[in-house]
Amino acid sequence: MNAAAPEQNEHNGQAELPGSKSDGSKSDGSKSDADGRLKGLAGLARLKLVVSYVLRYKKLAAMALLSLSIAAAANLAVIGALQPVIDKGFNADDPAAIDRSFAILFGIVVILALAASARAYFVTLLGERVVADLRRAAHARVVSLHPSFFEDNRPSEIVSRLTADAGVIQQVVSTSVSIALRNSALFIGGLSMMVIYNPGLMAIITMAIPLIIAPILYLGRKVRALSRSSQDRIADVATMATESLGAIQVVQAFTREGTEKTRFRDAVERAYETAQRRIMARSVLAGVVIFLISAAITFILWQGAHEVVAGHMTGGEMAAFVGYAIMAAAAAGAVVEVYSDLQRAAGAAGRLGELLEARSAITVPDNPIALPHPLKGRFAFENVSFFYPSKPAIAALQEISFVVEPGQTVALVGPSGAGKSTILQLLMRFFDPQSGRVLLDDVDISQTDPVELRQHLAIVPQDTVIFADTVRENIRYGRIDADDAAVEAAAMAAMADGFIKDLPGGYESWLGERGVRLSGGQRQRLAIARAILRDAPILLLDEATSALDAEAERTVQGALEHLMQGRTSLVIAHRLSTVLKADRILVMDEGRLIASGTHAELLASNPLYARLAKLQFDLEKTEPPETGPEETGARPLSSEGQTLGLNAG
Ligand SMILES: Nc1ncnc2c1ncn2[C@@H]1O[C@H](COP(=O)(O)OP(=O)(O)OP(=O)(O)O)[C@@H](O)[C@H]1O
Repeated sequence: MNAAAPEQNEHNGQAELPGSKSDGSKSDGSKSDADGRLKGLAGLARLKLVVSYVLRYKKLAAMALLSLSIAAAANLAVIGALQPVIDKGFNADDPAAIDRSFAILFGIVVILALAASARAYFVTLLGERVVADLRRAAHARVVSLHPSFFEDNRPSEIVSRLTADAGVIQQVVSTSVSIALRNSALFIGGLSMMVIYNPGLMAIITMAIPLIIAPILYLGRKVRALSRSSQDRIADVATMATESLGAIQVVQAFTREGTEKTRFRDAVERAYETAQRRIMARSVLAGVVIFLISAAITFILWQGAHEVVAGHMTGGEMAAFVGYAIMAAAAAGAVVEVYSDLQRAAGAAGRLGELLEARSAITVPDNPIALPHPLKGRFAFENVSFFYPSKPAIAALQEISFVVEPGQTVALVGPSGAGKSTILQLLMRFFDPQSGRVLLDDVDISQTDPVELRQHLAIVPQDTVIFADTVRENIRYGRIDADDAAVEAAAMAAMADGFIKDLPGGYESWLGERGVRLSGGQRQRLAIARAILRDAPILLLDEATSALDAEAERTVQGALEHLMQGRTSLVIAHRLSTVLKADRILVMDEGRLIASGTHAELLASNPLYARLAKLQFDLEKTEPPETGPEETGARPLSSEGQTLGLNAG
């Protein structure tokens, strides 16, 4: 099934998300752009999304804000409390004054510590809560989106939005927002205190501020741009490694280790060179910042010394003034620093927001028609024509009409690309046809709720997906409320019980990543067990093209026959045994249904089918069966290099 393997889809190569590249990149504006490709918008306004989630937790946000304000006020008060300590604290005539001053200072420090600790707790918790909600909401949206969305948008990119982007938001809500608020308060508070202590000196400093800020802002922007491109280069390295390591067998089979090493080395070196430029800019920035700030403080001290000598200020006032100046400068720096974080978070929120806003092309109608209960299991295609959204010029199906009566088994045959998998995709309502109708028990499925529709369908795909879980849970995927006995009964009916019991942990053996590896035939039988457990009236089957050995072939075939009993089945047939047993065979070619009938009828009447079958018979003549006609019948119609469909196509 082509559609089930988006990474092999030619369209996929151009389906890169603009948001996954550097901020400045744009989409290529191709047709599918309009169809549902995510755009990666940025802009601080996108933080609205985060704010709306924060506001869901008003109490937590209020506590965070309160503790933050108290901590900032305590911070300012510490410096204020130092002034009397300096001016009066060192007076030998009044030792009690020393104690009073230090008691006040101590009290403020205790408040500061408590408030800072409460701030860290509430703000971090709020960040975690908001991100957990955002992740859940985005994931809930994504799992119900139409399949072609995942062709336009690579799953890895979606995962990165759910993890990395959500992580950025979490960090920003937990840290940067708190830093921004705290430092804004400290900046405004610090400047206000400086005005109170010495308005004249403050006026001179105000005039000098642009001279300090301008070069820092200019250099800061440069560093940020370089940081971004440095991150992009690192992302390139990661993508390259994932790609080549993920296909390590192909790399080694084609002896391309050398090429991969060179490609990787070049990518790593490009990342290093960008990092080198970033480090240089950052170092220069650090030097400039240290120089400008120290020069400004020295200037204030110099002016302040004159003020003290002239009797306009006490020594303690000058110390407090300088303290507030340092605090305001540091606060301004921190705000500038986190501003870029906020921009980053806005970008991340924009990307996550797009997932939240994505709408499925397969919609539930306002008044969905309920399917009859129990379902008879009759389905029909009525003049169905269909174009994949990514290939709007080529019809994948053209005016297809056929009916499958309840309990019938119908086989679909035809060359590769004829449209067989597409028929199954439309029946599952992964796409809606542009014209014509697909009917289930006389109900147009586009008027039904897709979730209800799919509950009546069981699919055995060509490639069985195994989840990282136990054998038992992998089978239970077919029906989540099935009890253990039902799972084992399904495995037995699928002739999987024997090999499962032979596994080291039996039904509890771990499959998937780092788990037990299963053979192709074993995986198929698990898929069949899943479908048996689902117990749906309609069965969709995509036979595996890979040749199984005679033994596996026989067991899989036996399991399938058990599964098909009493159900309406539509089978993409690759085996002669299937077409021989089918009530009817539909022959497809280039999106059209060109013939329909039994094996014998089609042999006599349809040249394409006769050619497909003749290839198989020729094969049988050159490779006589070892164990009798039953096994011959079970040999795949299309196997590697001798695929009927491929040859005929
Ligand atoms: N997701 C998709 N997006 C765009 N085009 C697709 C998609 N899936 C299939 N097609 C195209 O639709 C046509 C029919 O494909 P389909 O997979 O239905 O053929 P098939 O008969 O099942 O072939 P095979 O036996 O090789 O699986 C082909 O031209 C194919 O390239």
